[in-house]
Order: sequence, then C-alpha cells, then structure tokens
Amino acid sequence: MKLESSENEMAEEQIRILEKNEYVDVYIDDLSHEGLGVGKVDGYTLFIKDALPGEKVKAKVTKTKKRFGFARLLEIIEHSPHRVEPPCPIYAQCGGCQLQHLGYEEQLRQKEQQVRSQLTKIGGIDLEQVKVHPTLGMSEPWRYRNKAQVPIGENEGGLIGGFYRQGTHDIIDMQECLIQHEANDEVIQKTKDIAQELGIRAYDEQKHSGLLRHVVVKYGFYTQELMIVLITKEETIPHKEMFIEKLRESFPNLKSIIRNVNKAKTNVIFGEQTKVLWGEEYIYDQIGDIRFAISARSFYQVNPQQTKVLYDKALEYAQLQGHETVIDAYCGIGTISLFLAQKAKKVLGVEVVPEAIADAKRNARLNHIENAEFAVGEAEKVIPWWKAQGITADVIVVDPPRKGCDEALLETIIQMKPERVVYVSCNPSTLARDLKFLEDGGFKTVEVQPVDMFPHTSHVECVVLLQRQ
Ligand SMILES: C[S@@+](CC[C@H](N)C(=O)[O-])C[C@H]1O[C@@H](n2cnc3c(N)ncnc32)[C@H](O)[C@@H]1O
Repeated sequence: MKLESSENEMAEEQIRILEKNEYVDVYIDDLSHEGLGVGKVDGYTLFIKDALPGEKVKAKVTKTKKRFGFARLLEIIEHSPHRVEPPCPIYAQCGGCQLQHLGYEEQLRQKEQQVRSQLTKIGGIDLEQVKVHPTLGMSEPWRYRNKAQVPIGENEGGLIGGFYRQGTHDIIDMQECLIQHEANDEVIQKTKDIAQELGIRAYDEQKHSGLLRHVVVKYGFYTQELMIVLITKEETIPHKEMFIEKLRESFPNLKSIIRNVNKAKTNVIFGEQTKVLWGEEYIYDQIGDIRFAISARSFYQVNPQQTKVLYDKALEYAQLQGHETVIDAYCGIGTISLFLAQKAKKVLGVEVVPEAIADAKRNARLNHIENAEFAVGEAEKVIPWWKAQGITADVIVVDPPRKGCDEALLETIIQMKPERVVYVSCNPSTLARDLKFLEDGGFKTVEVQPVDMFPHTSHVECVVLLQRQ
C-alpha cells in the first residue's frame, strides 16, 4: 500500500482521525512499500513499523495527518506465523534493512503481492489477462552486496565506522553487515584499525574538521578483486605510504586504492577530485559472459547474482533472433545493452550521465562488442530525435529511475511501434502508471516477473514484457 493512494481511497469514508498519543489495538492487513505494517482503526489508516500482516498489535499513535497516521508498536497480541527473529544484532537501530523480521519466503510473496496491487490499483490492469510470476529470490539471501559505503567518526575509544542511527547523523560503530560480502566487512574493519594506528582523525561534520569522511569498498564477486576508496576532507593523508603498505599487506587481492577529496560541508559522499593512490583505476567483474570495468565513481548493480537473473529475464522477454535493432533507454554503463548486443543486430543505448556513457563505450571495447552504440542525453529528447532521423526499433528496453519514464518518451515508443517493449522497473507504482499509458497506446502487458534484488529490504524490481497489439 502507498501513502498517497490510501489518502485517495479514504476520501469518501467516514473516519475518525485518531489523537496523537492515543493507545489502539490494530489488526494489520497489509505491508507498505517501505515495509511498514498497515491497519485501520475506525476507518483511519495507521502505518506501524515492525508490525506484520496477519498480526494484532497494541500501538501508540505518534503522528497524525488528515487521512493517515503513524504509530509505535508496543506489543504483539497475535503473532504472524511468518515472524522470525532478525539475525542482525543492529537491525533495530540501523534502518538499512526493513524486513529481516519477516521470513524470506514470505518477503518474496509480499513483494509479488505489492506488484499485483499496484498493477491493478494504479495501472487498472486485469490480472486475469497477465501472468504475474512469483518473485525470483536468492537461495542464500545474505552477504549479497558488492559495495559498502561507511561513514567514519570518533568516540572515546577512537575511530568508529558503521551507519547513521535512523533519522540522525550519529554514527553507530559496526563490525559486520549481514547483507555485505564478508570481504567488505573485513576491509572496513582493517582500514579503521590502520587509520587509528597512524593517528588519522575522522571528519567531524559539526566542526567541519578532521580528515577521513567515508570508506568505500568495491568487490568483484566473480574476480574477487578489491578497490578501496578513502574519502577525505583534504588532499594530504598523514603517513600515506605506510597506510597504503599496510592495506596491501592485509589484502592480497587488493587491486586499487583511490583517494577522493570532498571539502564541502555536505551529506553527499563523493567530492570532485579523484586520484589513484596505488594500483589500477579500475577493478573488473563479470556478469554472465560480459566483463565490466568498475571505477570509483561508476554505477554498478550491487547484487551481481540477482543482476544476472534480472538481465537474463530481460533478454528472454526481448526474444531476439539476431536481426533486430534494439533501443536500451536509461542504459547506465551499458550493462543491459551489452547483454542484448550478444543476440541482436544492433543496440542503441542512451543515458543522461556522460561518465556512464564513457564506461559503457569502454565496456563494449573490453568485450569486443561492435554492434552497440551509446549516446549521452535525456532519453525523452534523444529517442524522439532518433525517430525524426528515421531510426526505428524492433524492441525497446527501458530501465528508468524510480520516477519512471517521461511521457514524451512513452509517446515516442508508441509512435515508433516496436514489436515488444521490455520494462525493467525498481518502483511498482510508476511502473503501473507507465504500463497504463503504453496499454492506452496499443501495447498489451503480457508477463510480469518480480525479482528480489535487495533481500531483507522493502525494494522490489520487476521485468515486464509488453507486446504490440
Ligand atoms: C535504474 S538505472 C539503470 C541503469 C542500467 N540499465 C543498469 O541496469 O545498470 C537508471 C539510469 O537512468 C539514468 N537516467 C535518469 N534520468 C534519465 C533520462 N532522463 N534520460 C536518460 N537516462 C536517465 C540514470 O543516470 C541511471 O543510470
């Protein structure tokens, strides 16, 4: 359930707006897309963190709006059979995961349910006519992340690094994160220890003083190569050579140490200046048969195992025979484009970030792929321009950010009349909105495959096949 949609639904109902601090018993019948339990009291919708569908809970109202409010879980009166003990000791404070208290099989079922509900409520799609498959999950849904970004701070004991306590900028020290690859945890711990030993101070956000702001680690699951990025407030790192030497000794698979300088008073992690301190500018990783060069700043999917599942599904839905021209809109560093290029005559990728397109071109060369071309620009401007030049496509793949596709792009897709559209989405509500637009323009939603890219969080990714009628 989405907050805005619940607002509309309740417009005509007779409801009693609850009072702040009121104690209520609530039956939870849904899960919001942020992973909050949802229930109603006297027609008024409450969102309750940690409550699960099927549970009856006692809660205290903490915040009220006209049509919905929030409450704090006090006691579970009736437990869901799917409730489990979260294995992570810092789950309650962290906020990085939202669903560790729900059994994994049920997480997958809830994610499918969320997709179904958005498709009908927002997209007006008749689920009798569309195959919505069960969510494709992981057999081992832990330790899946290949990238860690950890803020560094200090307490009485010295350097700490971990995560911000929910809703604050207080750093909580962390030894391990159960969704990170073990290598990332080890690197973070060791880097903190070495920095402490060398007397390097952590950055203090309040005073805008100190040096080490963040440590970022990237790990290639396939190649086992490691990159460490030290984000500092100044260019100079005391005992830099010793720091590098100790990191190299600790991690034989370390390929790259990068320093990024961020002098600004900002929450943004990276600054503008990036320099190789030791080793290579890139590490490499592989998904399927395609090799990728990953730099400190380049975007790369964080769950490589499920990325393969997602891209294989996109490729299957594209149904390429080898003679097709394919457009890959919002192509990032060309990951999907290069997958598709293996089976198509030609792929044209478009992406708004110039550095990502430079990476896409480099990755094409790295894999000796010559039938993929990339352009920088907004998909909603570049693709209409291509159309005006007489370019058409047999298949169009879109993988937009959470806000979904621009209407100008959807309109162009309709006019271009490709045989198929493959829509990869990280937000079921904007996906549903855009499917409705494409259906009104002559396409039919045929299959929907939810994929769990981020186990234990509330996010769900989908691949959708649309066929031109
Ligand atoms: C969800 S990511 C997909 C990236 C890629 N397909 C992948 O799987 O790695 C969305 C991408 O769209 C890009 N983007 C955002 N707005 C855009 C626009 N208007 N036109 C083209 N690309 C855009 C972002 O920079 C980002 O790389």
